[in-house]
Amino acid sequence: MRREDRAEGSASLGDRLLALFGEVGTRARKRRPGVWRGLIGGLDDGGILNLSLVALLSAVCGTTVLLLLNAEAREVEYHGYSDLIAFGFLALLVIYRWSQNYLIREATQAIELALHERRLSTTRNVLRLSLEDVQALGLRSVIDGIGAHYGTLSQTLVPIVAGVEGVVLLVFMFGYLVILSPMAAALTTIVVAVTVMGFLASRSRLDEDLSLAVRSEEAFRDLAEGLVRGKKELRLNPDKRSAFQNDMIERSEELAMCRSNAAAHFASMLATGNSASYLMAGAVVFVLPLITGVEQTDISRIVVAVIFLLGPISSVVQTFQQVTTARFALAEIGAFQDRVEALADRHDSDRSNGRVPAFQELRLESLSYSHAGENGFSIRDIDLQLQKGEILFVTGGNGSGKTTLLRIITGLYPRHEGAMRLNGERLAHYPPQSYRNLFASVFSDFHVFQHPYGLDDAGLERLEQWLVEFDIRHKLGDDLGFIDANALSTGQKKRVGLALALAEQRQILVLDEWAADQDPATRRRFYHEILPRLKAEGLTILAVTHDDSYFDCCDRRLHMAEGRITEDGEAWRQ
Ligand SMILES: Nc1ncnc2c1ncn2[C@@H]1O[C@H](COP(=O)(O)OP(=O)(O)OP(=O)(O)O)[C@@H](O)[C@H]1O
Repeated sequence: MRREDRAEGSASLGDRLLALFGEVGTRARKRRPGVWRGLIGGLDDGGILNLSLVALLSAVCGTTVLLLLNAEAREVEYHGYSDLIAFGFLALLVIYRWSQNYLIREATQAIELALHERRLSTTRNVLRLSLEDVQALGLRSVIDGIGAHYGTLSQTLVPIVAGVEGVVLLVFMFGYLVILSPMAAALTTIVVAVTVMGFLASRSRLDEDLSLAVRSEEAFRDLAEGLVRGKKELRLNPDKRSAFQNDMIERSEELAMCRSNAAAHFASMLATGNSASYLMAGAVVFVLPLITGVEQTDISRIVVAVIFLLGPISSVVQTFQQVTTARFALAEIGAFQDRVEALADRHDSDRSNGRVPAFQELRLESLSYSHAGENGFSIRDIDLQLQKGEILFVTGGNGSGKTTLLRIITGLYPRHEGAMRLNGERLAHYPPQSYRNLFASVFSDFHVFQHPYGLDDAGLERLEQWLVEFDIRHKLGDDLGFIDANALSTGQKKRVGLALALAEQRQILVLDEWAADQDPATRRRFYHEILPRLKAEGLTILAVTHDDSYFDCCDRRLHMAEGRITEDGEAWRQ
């Protein structure tokens, strides 16, 4: 069997196993089978049947080990030591250990593979989303939706599979107890039934506690992030530091309270489970002789059988806790998956990845866009043209809408009204990837990835040349395959950002206040040498700038105020 086929088989087995303890999202529910169809489907493709057989083997061996113990005790009492039973005991123990190990390993591997597929599909969908959608989702929900919740779920897998195996073992051992003494089995059933009913009744409270703990943890993580990002401000200002510390203390107390409530619930379930186990043994020793005429030697064997039930019962009790945690994490994963899938569906028709049109002209006609929110900022009635090979500056005060305009022009935000035409052809509401392929950018909140993704060897050579040109090559390691941007100053990072953008060799370069953090000499060189050189090479440049002493370095300048291009704002270079 090919590796991919095996992986696919394991992933679908994992999906079916996951379906046994929780659905993953409403969209997933439409496609994936429910618990019973999941089981039957699993039997069809042999995966669950295989695991069930091994679980049965494990339970049979575990129960027979108990049977042999009682048999050897009886032999010693009446006929003397039996080598055969001792050998059988050891052999079964070895098979029991192997089958338990196999079951847990195979089941957790299959589930991990299924989770990997799910995480991959969600990550692909997040990569398809527009900038607007990712901003609406928020950083925290993306990190949790493809990271933290999966980690929580993974931690529960081994105890859950062990618990399921414990249930099968319990059934077999219980069968043995019925044969030994139906009355002892009845007493045990009553104790177990009451305990399980108690567990089920307290599960909704436990779900609530867990949910509160997760929300409180999220709030605390936000503060922890502020602790690092705002370190300078906190270090300089003791009042700010102490108010922040108080807030952290309050949140931490809240978190501790939520967690200890959940832990108290778990502890009470665990203690009840353990006490119930002893109660079962007590019922056999103290109550059984009162209601039946059972012999002393039988009592001993029954007690041994009941004591053997304690191990699997304890692992089943712990499984209750793990299943609650797993169901919660699965629900969060499913909700995020649904949200992202619904958003990604809107971009489904875009299959234009590789194509790049030859840029001649871009026109914006009566274009408007509003940010989300009740008093969301709007840019309106934007009419502009951008011609191949020109340098266009966009100027204006803080918050006048320059960056928003650049994001619409580059296709990162969809326009809300008006039209955009590329080389005379009207663009879709969400411009396709082929259109976005025209642009390379350095926005003011740009990100330098650790690896120069998307650059081939020729691209890396161009990157090297531009880094030398911007006098920043010496700050990076010999291997440009790894870039540590944390070791760079703000201005240096921007030089690396521009070198990366230019190495992409796109037709339009978009810069958002690139020169703002550069020293005067570099700024002069940028406006007087670099920009004219790029223009001469055929690049079109669209740049937001506040550098009024270099306003003459463009072909055309647009001035923005309160989301509009002002009437006297369009200045042509003489
Ligand atoms: N993601 C967003 N959600 C809601 N409002 C936003 C968002 N991004 C920007 N805004 C709002 O839009 C307005 C214009 O922002 P924009 O970043 O376009 O201004 P700008 O002209 O580039 O300003 P600056 O010169 O300060 O960079 C601001 O009032 C800002 O609060």
